[in-house]
Amino acid sequence: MNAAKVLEDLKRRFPNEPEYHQAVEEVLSTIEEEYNKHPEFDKVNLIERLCIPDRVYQFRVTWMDDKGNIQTNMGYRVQHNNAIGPYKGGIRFHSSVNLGILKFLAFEQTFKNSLTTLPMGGGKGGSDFSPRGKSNAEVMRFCQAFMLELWRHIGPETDVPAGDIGVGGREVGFMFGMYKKLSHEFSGVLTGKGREFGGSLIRPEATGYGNIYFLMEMLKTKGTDLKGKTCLVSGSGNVAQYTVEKVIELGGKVVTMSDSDGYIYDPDGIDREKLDFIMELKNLYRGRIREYAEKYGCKYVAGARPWSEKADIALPSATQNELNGDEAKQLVANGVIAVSEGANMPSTPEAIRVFQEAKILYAPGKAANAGGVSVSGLEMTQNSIKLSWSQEEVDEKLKSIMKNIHEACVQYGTEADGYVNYVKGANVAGFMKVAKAMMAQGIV
Ligand SMILES: NC(=O)C1=CN([C@@H]2O[C@H](COP(=O)(O)OP(=O)(O)OC[C@H]3O[C@@H](n4cnc5c(N)ncnc54)[C@H](OP(=O)(O)O)[C@@H]3O)[C@@H](O)[C@H]2O)C=CC1
Ligand SMILES: O=C(O)CCC(=O)C(=O)O
Repeated sequence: MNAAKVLEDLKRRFPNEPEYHQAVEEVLSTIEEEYNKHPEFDKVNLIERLCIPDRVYQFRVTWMDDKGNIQTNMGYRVQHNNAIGPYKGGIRFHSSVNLGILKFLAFEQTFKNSLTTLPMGGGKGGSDFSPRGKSNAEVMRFCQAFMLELWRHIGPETDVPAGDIGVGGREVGFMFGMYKKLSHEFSGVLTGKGREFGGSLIRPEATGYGNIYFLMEMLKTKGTDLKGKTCLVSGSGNVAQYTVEKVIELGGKVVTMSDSDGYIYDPDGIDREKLDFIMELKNLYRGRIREYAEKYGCKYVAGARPWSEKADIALPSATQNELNGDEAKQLVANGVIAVSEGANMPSTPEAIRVFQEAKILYAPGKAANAGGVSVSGLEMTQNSIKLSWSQEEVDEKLKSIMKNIHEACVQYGTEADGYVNYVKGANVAGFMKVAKAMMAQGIV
């Protein structure tokens, strides 16, 4: 395989999908050497089959708003690869959603799910519908209309969606209700469900907690931990909230959180009580992060991201490409020792280069945020055996999965000078399992 040539060909065939090209380039450039040790892969053009999604569904979603106006959005589901299990991955509702973004997310998901060691393939879906500013009734009608199209393409053994940006427990509940009605069956077709109808304990917490468990493993390699460390967190949604909760529990101090309008900087740290305020603000009232600054009298910076603040650790937990090369340089100059990604692909390629050249600990999202989909996998297991595990049981399994992912990254990513290239480690480990499964299954 010539990675540059494969990428050039994909760019020509699928233009105007920059995030998809970016994600593919990162993976190909790090697996090229390992791939070329296996001439049998190239004989069956494995790489092309791995980069191009198995199929993509694209549909119109029409719904009525509270004023009686008819609204139309686009809906998508990218079924990327099911070599190791049913397609699995979240649904994103955000005005920026387009096919290229969902293709990057589904591609990343395939390697991430492979790393979890659970039997899950990769997929992702969503819509350019934005729940921001919509009433509960509007969100419900939209979710129902979305599922009216999607339901025929998914199933507990086929494709199991979950949440992502703009899709939390409320939206999963509405989509589950509609799927149940249409299919006339009660099954574990979605994860991230409410606990009363098959949801797993710890699923809401899992991505944030898992990121911190991964970070702790990285810090351990340097003989340190979170105690007394100052952290920058971006975002204030599901992943950010539980990241902050775990940092507080393990003795660290979080000084920033953000949303798409700006960030707050609280030098005293966001404590339990302040985090409860944010959870209520964001999950119940669906307010803006600036209201935190108004309540606690701290700094709020509109239209900016938190990376210029001084800290030991950065935990990007909002969205893709939210941390660029200049911001990475600033973080390094300010003494950051570790960056662990809660979001998917939040660091640009330039930022990653800066972190790796500075030889700081840097964990890509597909390894560090794999806790969310891991507990989704555990939710699928509990649904299949019709039992539910305790909080402690799920949390222990999550810890052990994150530890194993860390070990896989170290195994495949340690360089000659001892520096662990977690990007390479995650990509090679994730790739090898999917590749072997594809080889065993023939050309399909
Ligand atoms: N939920 C999960 O289990 C998992 C999520 N992830 C990834 O984590 C990230 C966050 O997801 P999650 O917390 O679930 O989503 P939420 O919708 O709960 O929260 C998203 C947060 O990011 C902010 N945000 C979204 N888009 C932008 C943007 N374009 N610019 C600046 N800020 C933005 C939102 O602000 P605002 O409210 O203003 O839009 C909000 O604070 C995403 O990259 C997602 O793919 C990864 C693994 C699992
Ligand atoms: O829980 C899931 O199935 C998917 C979570 C997700 O979307 C992700 O890992 O990016």
